[in-house]
Amino acid sequence: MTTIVMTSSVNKTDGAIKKKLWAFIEKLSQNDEMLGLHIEPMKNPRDSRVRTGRVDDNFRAVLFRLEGGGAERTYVYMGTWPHDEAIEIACSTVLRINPINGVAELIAEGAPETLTPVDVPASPSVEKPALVSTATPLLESAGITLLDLTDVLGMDPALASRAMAAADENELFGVAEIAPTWQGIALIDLAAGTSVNGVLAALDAEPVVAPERHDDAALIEAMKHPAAQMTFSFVHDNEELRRAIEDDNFAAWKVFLHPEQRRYVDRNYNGPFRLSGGAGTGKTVVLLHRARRLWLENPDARIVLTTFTVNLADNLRRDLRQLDPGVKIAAALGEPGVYVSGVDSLSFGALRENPTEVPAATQAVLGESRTIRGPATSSDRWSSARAASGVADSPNGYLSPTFLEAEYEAIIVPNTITTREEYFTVRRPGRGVALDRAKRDQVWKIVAAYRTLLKMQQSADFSEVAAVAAQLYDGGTVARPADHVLVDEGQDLVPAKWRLIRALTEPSPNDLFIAEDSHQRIYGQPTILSRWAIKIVGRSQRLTLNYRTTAQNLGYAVAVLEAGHYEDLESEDESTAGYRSSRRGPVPLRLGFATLSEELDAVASTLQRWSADDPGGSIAVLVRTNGFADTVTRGLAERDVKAMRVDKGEPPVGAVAVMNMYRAKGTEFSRVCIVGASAESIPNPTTMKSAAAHGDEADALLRERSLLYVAATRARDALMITWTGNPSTLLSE
Ligand SMILES: Nc1ncnc2c1ncn2[C@@H]1O[C@H](COP(=O)(O)OP(=O)(O)OP(=O)(O)O)[C@@H](O)[C@H]1O
Repeated sequence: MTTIVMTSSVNKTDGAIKKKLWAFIEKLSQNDEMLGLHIEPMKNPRDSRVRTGRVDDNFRAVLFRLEGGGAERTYVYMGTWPHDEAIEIACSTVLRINPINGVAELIAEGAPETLTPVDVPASPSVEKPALVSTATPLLESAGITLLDLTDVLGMDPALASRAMAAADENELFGVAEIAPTWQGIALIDLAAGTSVNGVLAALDAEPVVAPERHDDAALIEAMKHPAAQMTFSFVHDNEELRRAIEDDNFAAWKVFLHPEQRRYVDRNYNGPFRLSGGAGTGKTVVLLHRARRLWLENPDARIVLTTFTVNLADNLRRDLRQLDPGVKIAAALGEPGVYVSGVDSLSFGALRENPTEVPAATQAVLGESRTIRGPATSSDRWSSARAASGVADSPNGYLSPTFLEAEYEAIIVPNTITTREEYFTVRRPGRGVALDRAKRDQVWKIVAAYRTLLKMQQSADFSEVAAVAAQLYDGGTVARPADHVLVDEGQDLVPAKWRLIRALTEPSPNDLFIAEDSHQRIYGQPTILSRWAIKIVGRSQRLTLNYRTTAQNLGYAVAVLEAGHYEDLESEDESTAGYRSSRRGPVPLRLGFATLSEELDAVASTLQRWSADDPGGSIAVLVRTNGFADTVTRGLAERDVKAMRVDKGEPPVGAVAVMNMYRAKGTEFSRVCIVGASAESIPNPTTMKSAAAHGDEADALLRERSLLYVAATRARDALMITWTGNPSTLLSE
């Protein structure tokens, strides 16, 4: 048997070649001396370890053969190319240990000017940086020297010289794009203002082998360095190998993690851990890998992977299967394996599984025994409760349905307030409007009527169900169903759901791992985890390198947040400092029109062009409200655009998905058009009016900013924003 190492330089091959390639690699993994493989050395190669192998008459695989590191031989598979190209690549590429930092790397050797990309394809649109410039180049003006790049970080000297000559961020990005992976990432970090020491720390730059070693065993070790794992991945079994070769969805996120991402996948924590990070920084990717890692370490472990909605949970399940079909997806909560579920399904599941315990739990949480057959979803339930309570009708202020619902979710349910007296004395941190005893008395009358109403309907709202489920486990009669709980989109969970999350598992190492981005909180009120017995105490970190959104789109999206003041789940200021992107693209298009008809004409023609330019790409139109989504879907259909309104379920393949910005949470598309971003629509006037009536205006405005931020960060490549009349004041210039 031989060990195969995949590299991020592996190129895509078409269907027919893929089959032959798999046959080739499979044979190679069994015995590299098998007939027909034709593993051959090159004449005058830069690296004597290089070999080519025969995939078919026309195509050759480029490989590096390593002895040592155990009894087995190791092959590093670089990619497959037409014969002559493969020979050229094989002869010019070196697999080496970086002499400064001990990271294994693939370098295409040549004169400095001809340094070519090995594992990051150069973009044809990137202009070469000017080698001579009159202004002080970017890195120099940040106090960084050539020696910092070469002798401290270990960058290739030719690349470092070009980086030092880059006049601005744009030129430096151009250099980063042609650099081997870790060097490119280091340049992006430096461009974003990270210090040289900061870059070393981010790359986990401690050598794992002495950099001066050249032997094969050392190379094998150096490929396991965290920074090298952005380029090299050891394949563990045949099934993994087959997926890597044959799977069209084989994507970098499944294999080549950033050292910071890998750290959060692999490290053990003594209690709850919080991973924050901007949109597209790979929080979900870390969760998926971490769930897999925990399962591989202990297949009997009961792992819960949960998120805000059923749609998002479906995506997590799909992606976990793609990451590793071998991971056992548990069929029920409490079974070994990874149980993937939306939080609300977890709550209802807990009640369904333990029917005899529910009366006592509802008694403890709601002050009355209640049968719960389903969720209370009627949108006028708080108005009905007020009407039934006899409290004077007032649609605004602290008696408005919006205020009452928020008060109930934020204070009454999670604190298990069951009597008027308890409500008179409970602390209400973070609630905008102060309530004296008389006002609390009125609110409580409506709450009592609300509880009676839902009891009659044999239903409960989602907060109530979460609190009852938490009580089942906390009450001591039902065993906690999980060993590890991983949470995505944590910023949007209301307090009762945090109580449930906490209750699912006993406090223990690796009990809770929470991914969140407070800049993307588009529902509910801000909350603080420690209030719900989730003690992070120093166990929180941030991801800042964006893998989804181009630098241009990211800059635009982040500017929308700038005028807002955000706090994270530990009540600390949340900033966008250090946010940067590994990708570049066109500047977002912003277009205003005199009429909606003109706006839709322009949007339709852009969508048609996008579809023609990139038939395989996904496109979304994102709008502020459901009503407007219907209008736009009709308008686009009238203009011959195949557009589909998406609410529940998967976005369509081959049609433009039209969705409201809330539904866009957690999704991504090749191209996105935000339509109807006018001053009249964003911030949404109805939302703002109702918020203003009960002192929630500032937070409502933050959520409106966050909605735009979520929408603008869904685009991988192109982003367009249109409006009729005046643009939204929240949009950046
Ligand atoms: N190491 C990586 N290499 C390549 N692509 C990556 C890597 N990490 C993440 N990605 C890609 O970046 C995109 C964003 O990742 P992910 O959805 O995990 O980010 P997120 O932080 O959860 O985003 P959001 O908060 O917007 O939901 C995805 O397309 C993912 O495949």
